[in-house]
Amino acid sequence: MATDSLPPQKNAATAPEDVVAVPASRDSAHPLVRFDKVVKRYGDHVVLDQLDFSVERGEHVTLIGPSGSGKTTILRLLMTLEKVSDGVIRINGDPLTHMLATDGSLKPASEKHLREARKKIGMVFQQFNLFPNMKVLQNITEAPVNVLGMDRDKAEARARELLDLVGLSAKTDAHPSQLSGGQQQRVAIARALAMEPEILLLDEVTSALDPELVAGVLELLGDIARNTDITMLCVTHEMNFARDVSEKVLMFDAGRVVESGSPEKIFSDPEHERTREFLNAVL
Ligand SMILES: Nc1ncnc2c1ncn2[C@@H]1O[C@H](COP(=O)(O)OP(=O)(O)OP(=O)(O)O)[C@@H](O)[C@H]1O
Repeated sequence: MATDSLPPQKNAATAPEDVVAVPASRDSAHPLVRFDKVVKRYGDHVVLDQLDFSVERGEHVTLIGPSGSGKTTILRLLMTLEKVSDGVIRINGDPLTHMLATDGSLKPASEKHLREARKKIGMVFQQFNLFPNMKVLQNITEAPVNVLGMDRDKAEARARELLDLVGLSAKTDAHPSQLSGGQQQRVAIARALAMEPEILLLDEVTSALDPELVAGVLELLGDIARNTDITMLCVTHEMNFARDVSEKVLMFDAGRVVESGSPEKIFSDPEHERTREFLNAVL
């Protein structure tokens, strides 16, 4: 696999010139992601309940927990597809959904602020969400050209590298409907990487795939985790993937983290009764 085209590289000194370096905004004084007493309500239903957690730069974190415990909501808040009801999410110390007012207080973010924030974050969804009317290459170049303002030739060259990386060089001119589910998910991964995000959000990315296609997609994501500095937050029911790829597992229940630790600790010696019940049900 051509991992030399992965963004951003663990060892930037040996990265090819066309690989975009680690963004200048990175600031090691803050965790990359911080949820600070985040509340999310839908009507009276409290989905996230004063949620606190943080993710360090370069960490690969798996979110586990029963259905309805709020895992996807966390990713959607990070993607700014939803707004917090209370509390603050910070990226590199900067409020994601709020802006600092001149008097030091926080006010809701403008659309421009949200657009800038979104550029740092890529997401891969369960259902691929490719643009059906666009060929594979255009699916990947669309956002870099139109959101980042990247030169089209450069975006296409980069898209071809990424298609090589995900093993789909032969499908550049295909439409999504001509691809298998696994191939579509590889294109979606390439599309997310094309934005050179600092954070990659993965929401049950293998759940919609036929069983025989799951291993290939997980192997690709494992390569990306091992060979890049991208921070990953991953919601998955694939516990082997969580074990292989993540350094930290967060166990959620009722909108809170009930337990966190290394995969070895959580899977072999969970402390919390809810974690034990959940793992007994899924393992
Ligand atoms: N747009 C919405 N309107 C109302 N309730 C919602 C909405 N989106 C999510 N919810 C509720 O929020 C709760 C958390 O949903 P979420 O999808 O985050 O859970 P999850 O842990 O990802 O579950 P699963 O593992 O089944 O995907 C659920 O009870 C869900 O019904």
